[in-house]
Amino acid sequence: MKQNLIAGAWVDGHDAVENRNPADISEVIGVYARASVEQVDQAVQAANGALRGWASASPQVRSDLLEAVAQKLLARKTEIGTVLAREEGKTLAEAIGETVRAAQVFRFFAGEAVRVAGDAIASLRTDVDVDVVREPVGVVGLITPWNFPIAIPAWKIAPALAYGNTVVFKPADLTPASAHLLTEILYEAGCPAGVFNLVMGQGSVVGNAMSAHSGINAISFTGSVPVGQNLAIDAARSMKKIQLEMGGKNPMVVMDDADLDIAVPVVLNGAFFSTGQRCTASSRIIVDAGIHDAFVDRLVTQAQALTVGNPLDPSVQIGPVVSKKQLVGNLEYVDLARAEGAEVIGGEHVDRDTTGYYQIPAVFLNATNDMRSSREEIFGPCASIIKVSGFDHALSVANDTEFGLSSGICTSSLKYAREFKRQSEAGMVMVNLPTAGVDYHVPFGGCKGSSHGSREQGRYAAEFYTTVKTAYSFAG
Ligand SMILES: NC(=O)C1=CN([C@@H]2O[C@H](COP(=O)(O)OP(=O)(O)OC[C@H]3O[C@@H](n4cnc5c(N)ncnc54)[C@H](OP(=O)(O)O)[C@@H]3O)[C@@H](O)[C@H]2O)C=CC1
Ligand SMILES: O=C(O)CCC(=O)C(=O)O
Repeated sequence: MKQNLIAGAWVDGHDAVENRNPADISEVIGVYARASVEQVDQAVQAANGALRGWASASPQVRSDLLEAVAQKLLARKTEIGTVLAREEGKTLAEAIGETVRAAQVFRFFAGEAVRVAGDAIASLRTDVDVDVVREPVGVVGLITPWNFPIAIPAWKIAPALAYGNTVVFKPADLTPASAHLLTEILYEAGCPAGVFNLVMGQGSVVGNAMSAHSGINAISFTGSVPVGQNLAIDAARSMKKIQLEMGGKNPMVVMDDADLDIAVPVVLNGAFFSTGQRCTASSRIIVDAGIHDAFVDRLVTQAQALTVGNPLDPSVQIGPVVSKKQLVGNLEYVDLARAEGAEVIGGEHVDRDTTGYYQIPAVFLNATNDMRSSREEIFGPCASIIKVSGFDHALSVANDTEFGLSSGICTSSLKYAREFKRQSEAGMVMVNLPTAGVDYHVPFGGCKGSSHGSREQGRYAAEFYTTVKTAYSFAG
């Protein structure tokens, strides 16, 4: 059984879970310990005990650790990517790419660790100096989802450690293997005892205990809106710093003047790659009337040609849905879209050589933006096609959502592109590019109901993982 890491020691849990391959549900990838509430408390105490030493360690020590993790991830990218593909279901190419991305994140923050800067600001009083410095927030709790089981942990763990915080990390119960491999690498790279603690298990037990714990100073979470909202309420009660990355119902506008050779692949990628299980997925395709029929013809043909199957097969483009629960939810949305009046192409559950949670990509034609299937996040390979007339109509439909994570436009007009970048109510805006698949060194996050708190990734991550101290000294 794979164990948790608490205070530098590998320990069993109070329970364990079988990690199964969604492409072949008879295959058990491994058995993973689930931590108890008491073990969460032990992890928090260990993180508190290690905080002073890590916060005051040389930035070079922190940088070296993160660089060593990056190197080990790169050296093992195929092995780790294969495990990731087996536990989550994304294709091997995507899974290896995600592992490389995790390594790049660690390398980026290895650099940032030695670049922590402050300000020396002139005081209003002569003979007084004012220094503004950034310090660690303290013990940070990291709660992550199953859809990017190594990249999302990486982009929370790396900045947390770079800026001198200590960590209690809870990965998704569905995908503990990638998180465990990352923990093994941190351990082998010499991360000091207590600086990084892994507590695997269910959100209702482990996540909840972290949320309620007074020894945790900040929580960074990626996942669903209801869980994020509850974490924010708990954080307000216990005065924790909080960062939430949640859902999306991301629009991709296709204007009359779009190049279909660009627009169709952009939509296929954004809507269906990673089986649509990305918070940045394009789930509302808003198409200008003049190009609508030509676009739909090509999109449907190419969506139907996507190869759905075992993610370890190099010819496969779309792997299975992550779990039975997620598949059942997706199929309910397919039925709902049909009942709401959309013409549904694809969307059915299919069998392959193995028994897995395979679903054919679904296109909901003649959808309207007021349908529930166009308003609620599905988190599967499903895209609604909404016909509009002109740019202003497209923009208003794109913004008519409670979410605001990412958005996109396909157009050959500089005017439309510029106006969309300015007026789109989203944290990330793409022109002639998929709404999903972002760079690792620039800010990531949204507005409206998608995100809460400061941005993740790139140098902007310092906002969450540090706190500011203003120091005055009389030099007279
Ligand atoms: N924005 C994004 O990137 C993601 C969005 N989602 C959305 O959420 C939907 C449901 O997915 P799901 O995985 O269930 O998302 P959740 O929000 O339930 O899970 C995200 C993480 O939060 C944990 N968690 C669950 N309950 C609590 C709690 N009470 N306190 C603290 N932590 C908790 C989960 O643990 P556990 O391991 O037990 O689930 C997991 O580690 C998806 O269909 C999708 O719409 C999902 C994943 C990523
Ligand atoms: O689109 C991406 O590159 C990242 C998506 C993501 O972080 C998510 O789905 O949770």
